[in-house]
Parts: sequence; structure tokens; C-alpha cells
Amino acid sequence: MNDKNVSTPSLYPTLIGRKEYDWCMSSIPQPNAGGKVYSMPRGKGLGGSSAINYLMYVRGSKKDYDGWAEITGDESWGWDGMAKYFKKHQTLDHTNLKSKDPHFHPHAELEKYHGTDGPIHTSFNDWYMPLEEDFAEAAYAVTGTKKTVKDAWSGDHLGFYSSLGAVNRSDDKGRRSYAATGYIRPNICRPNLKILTGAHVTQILLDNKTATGVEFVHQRRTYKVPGSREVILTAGVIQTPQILELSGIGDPAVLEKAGIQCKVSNSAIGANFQDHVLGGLLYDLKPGVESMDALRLEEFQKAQQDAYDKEQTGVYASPGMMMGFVSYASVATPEEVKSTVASIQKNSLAKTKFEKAQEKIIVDQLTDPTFANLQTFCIPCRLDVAKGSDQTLFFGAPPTGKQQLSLLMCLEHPLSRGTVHIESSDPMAPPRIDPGYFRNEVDAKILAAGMKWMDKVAKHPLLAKSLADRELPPQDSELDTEAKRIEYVKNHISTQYHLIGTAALGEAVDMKLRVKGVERLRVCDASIFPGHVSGNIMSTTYAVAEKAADLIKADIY
Ligand SMILES: Cc1cc2nc3c(=O)[nH]c(=O)nc-3n(C[C@H](O)[C@H](O)[C@H](O)COP(=O)(O)OP(=O)(O)OC[C@H]3O[C@@H](n4cnc5c(N)ncnc54)[C@H](O)[C@@H]3O)c2cc1C
Repeated sequence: MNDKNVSTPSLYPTLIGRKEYDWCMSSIPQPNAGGKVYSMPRGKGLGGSSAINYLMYVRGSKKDYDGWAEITGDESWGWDGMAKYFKKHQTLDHTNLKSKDPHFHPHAELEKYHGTDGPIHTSFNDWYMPLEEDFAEAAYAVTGTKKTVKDAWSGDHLGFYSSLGAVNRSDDKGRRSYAATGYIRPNICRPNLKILTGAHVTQILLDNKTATGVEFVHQRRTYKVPGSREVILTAGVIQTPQILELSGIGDPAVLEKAGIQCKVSNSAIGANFQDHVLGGLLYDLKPGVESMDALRLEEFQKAQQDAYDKEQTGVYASPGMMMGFVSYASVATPEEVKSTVASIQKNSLAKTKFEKAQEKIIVDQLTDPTFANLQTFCIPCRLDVAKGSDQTLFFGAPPTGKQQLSLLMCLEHPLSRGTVHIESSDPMAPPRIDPGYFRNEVDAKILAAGMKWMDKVAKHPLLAKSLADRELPPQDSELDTEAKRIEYVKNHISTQYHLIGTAALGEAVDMKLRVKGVERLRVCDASIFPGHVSGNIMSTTYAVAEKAADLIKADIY
């Protein structure tokens, strides 16, 4: 919790790919996404991935959670049931805002949607580049929509603004606020809480079909610890299904192949994997226009380091937060929307009732001009989507003497599904991760439509005045046809690492998060999301955890 690499917000790019912070796993090659292997960072320290993430604090759209309620038939997982858990985990800290435009920091419904005493501190940046406001204005102008967003954390976030980040500006000023600082630190002295770090869980112990405890390895010795009431598994979207399968809970065919005896058949374990992929444009900035790449210049870096050391302000306390949401129906023509829907229905990969319900919801969302199907970012630094499969290279240095700007576009509700399954009974071997990127061709089509919109934003005079040459795609290769755009996105994506769904609500676990077919075993992490949400997912993970706490208390205490 005192590690500066973790606590200094803008140092997040230094954490991925390092074994002390990251489990350093990778996908299998993705045939529809450039044939590349994608790195799959997962946080290893206390607080898990919230300790290494990019701190963007975003909530999904109301309709996302209402979709969860529709798929599962349980109203309590809809927006009205979840809203209180978003508020409960949050404290909104004060920042002196420079922008005069309330839509640039849209948080008008303070009492209704924002917490004042939750464990996770959130705040607006105290520093940003002037061209971020230009981006917002250009994006509104190109979309042709009015600034209607009142509060982007109210379930409606259609618009372009500087988001909240998980940065504390009050009692731990200028530092990352995450699961370890918010939930563990204040409770660390409780006599009924024991935390063992460096322990690797190898399986859940079962007596017939009841979870009785956990087996783990610590400093090369194997231990078994009994659970007096129940076992709660929170290992995340990759390792939760891995541990379940290692324990004999999962798809019998997968278990047999890995040499594990099936104790509880549950074919939804490890299925339904979804992620948010992103494509992007990379521009050089005109001489005199600065971006965060200026941190590579001695004078700027020193001034920012001083501001952070003395006041905990400036660029080190203000990671990139300029983003927005746009509907597919507003970036595509009505004919394109129609043809996309027809293509989804004709080439549907949905087989089960659950998958068909998901698909229906996505089709409804795609045809709704007020629905946030695409998320966009304006990040003032070099982000190299050509190397996006490995984000240690994605955050590379700009060419000498240049500063750059990245415009990113993300697909929020993919139709493609992947899997996470074990391939051996060795608990130390990482599982086989197949994200299934662009398995459904329509995903590339939707993302490509977003890229067309993004290209127009970049060419709008408000933004174009700051931009010089385009590096990606190269200046001379125009994205002027759908085929070219699709080809480009398929070979130039990265991910937001918003993995979800491998122990889905209603499928793998019941509505109280209990693993189906097993007694006294619950899952509580992002693997239970039944469908994807629009925007970054840590707030939804915290909300799920807060709801889980209530469910557990109601059941056991
Ligand atoms: C690089 C990156 C950037 C991201 N950026 C953002 C962002 O800007 N905004 C946002 O909202 N979301 C972001 N996310 C996503 C968000 O951080 C995660 O979705 C969220 O933290 C997931 O929470 P979780 O509880 O499901 O899993 P995790 O936070 O990954 O927690 C799983 C925990 O289980 C532990 N574990 C796993 N296996 C074992 C085992 N066998 N034995 C013992 N312990 C084990 C892990 O060490 C970890 O502590 C990002 C994620 C990553 C990886």
C-alpha cells in the first residue's frame, strides 16, 4: 500500500508486465485480431487489479443493469437495485475545477448518485491539457447532439467529458484509491480478519458437493484451511474459473481433458468471456502543443514532479480521463444499422437461451440512438495500437522531438464470446485464455463505424488546429471505406482489460452468487457479470461486492 508505483496515479503504465504486480498471463493467438497473442494483465498485490488499473471511474448505463435483470429475471440486479451500491462504495472528493462548462465535469446530481463516506475516493483531475476541451467540443459538433448529460454517474453518460478517477484528494491526497486502501487498510486491525499474502490458492475443498475450505501453497508448503460458514471466491475473471475447474467444478469435457475428476457439472464455468477492445488513431501534435509526452522532457518532468511532491497535484495526480460515449445509431446510417442487425440475426452465434437473451438486448441497444454503445478517449500521449496486444509496448516513447495525441474508440457490448479453461491439473499453470476477439464479424463492423466517426472528430477544425501528421494509420492510408476500416481495426486493437462473465449470474452462479450445484460456495468478482456494461468496470465490480456483502449478511447472520 506504500509502493509509489501503485499509489502515484499516473505511474500505472509501469506496473503491467512486471511479475511483482501482475500475474503476467497471455491469451492464445487471436485469428480474427491480427493473429496476435494478447497480454492479459491481472493485479497480483492486495487490491488485485484495482492496484494496477488505469483509475478511470465510470458507471455503466441504466439499461446495462436493466439488461442483467431481464436476462436473469431478477429485478434486484437492475439499475434501481444497484444504484445504492454505487453510491455506497464512493466518496466524491473536491477538486478546484478550471472549466466553466458544467458539461465538462457533469456531476449535477450529487445527493442522488454520489457518496460522501464510501471507501473508494473519486475525484476530477486538477490538471488537463487545453486540447481535451477542444476534443469534447469537436466530438459534440461532429455528433450533432446537444449537451444533455447532467450527471455521467446517473446511468446516463452519453456525451464527452473529463471523467472521475479513483484518486483521493482529501485524506490520502493525490494517491490511488483502490480496494486495498479503501476496504483493507481501515479494517486491518480487526481481530476477525486474517490476511495472508503470497499464498496461491490451488483448489476449493469439497465434501461431496459442499465447500468445506481451501487448499493453498505458501512458501512452497501446501496448507488446507477449513471454512466455518462458507467459501467466497474472488480470484477474478481468469482465476475464478481456473480454481473452480481445478476443484472439479465445471464442464465435464473440459475437466476430463485436463485430467480432473468432475465432482459438480456446471458448463457455464469459464464460458461467456467478454472484453472491451479498442482501436485508435495516433497523431503528432503541432510544434508548441504539449501532451503528457512532455514528461519525457527534463524541465516539464521536474516541474510536475515538484508539484506532486509538494502539493500532490499536477500530471502525476491526474491520469488521462478525457472520454465520452456515443451511440452506434448516431455514427451509422439507418441503412447500416438495419444491415448490422440483419447480419447479427443471420449469422448468430447465440445457441443457449441465455446467449439468445443477451443477443436480443444488444440488438435493442444498437438501434437506440440514446444508448452508449461506443466509448471514446482522447489521451494526450502516444498509445501505439499497432503494438496494442502488449501494453508494455503500447505505452511507448514518441519519436524523438515529437509529442503525440491518441484518439481511441472502444466497443462496449461485443457479440463475440471467449472462454477461460484449464488445460492441465497443475494449479501453477495458467489457464488457456481465448478472448474470442472479433469471433463475430459484426463486432469489427461496429467498431469500424466508430473509427469513421473518430476520423471526422480528428478532422474537425477545433481539434485539427492542434494536429500535425497522423502516424496510425499512416497519413497516406485513408480510412475511407468500410472494408479498409474493418481491416485496420482487426489488426490494430488493444483492450481495456475489462474482462467479465466467466461465472455468469443466473448461469454459473444463482442470484445470490452461490455456485450452482455446490453448497456454501459463492463467487464475488467481475466474473459474475452476465453481460457487458458500457464504460470501465471497476465501479460495477465494487457495486457487485457491496451487494454481495448484503446477500451474505442476509443469508448467514
Ligand atoms: C491493466 C488494467 C487496467 C484497467 N483499467 C481500468 C480502469 O481504468 N477503470 C476501470 O474501471 N477498470 C479498469 N480495469 C478493470 C478493473 O480493474 C478490473 O475489472 C477489476 O479490478 C476486477 O476485479 P475482480 O475483483 O474481478 O478481480 P481482481 O481485481 O483481478 O482480483 C482478483 C484477486 O484474486 C487474486 N488471485 C487470483 N488467483 C489467485 C490464486 N490462485 N490464489 C490467490 N489469489 C489469487 C489476485 O491476485 C487478485 O488479488 C483495468 C484492469 C487492468 C488489468
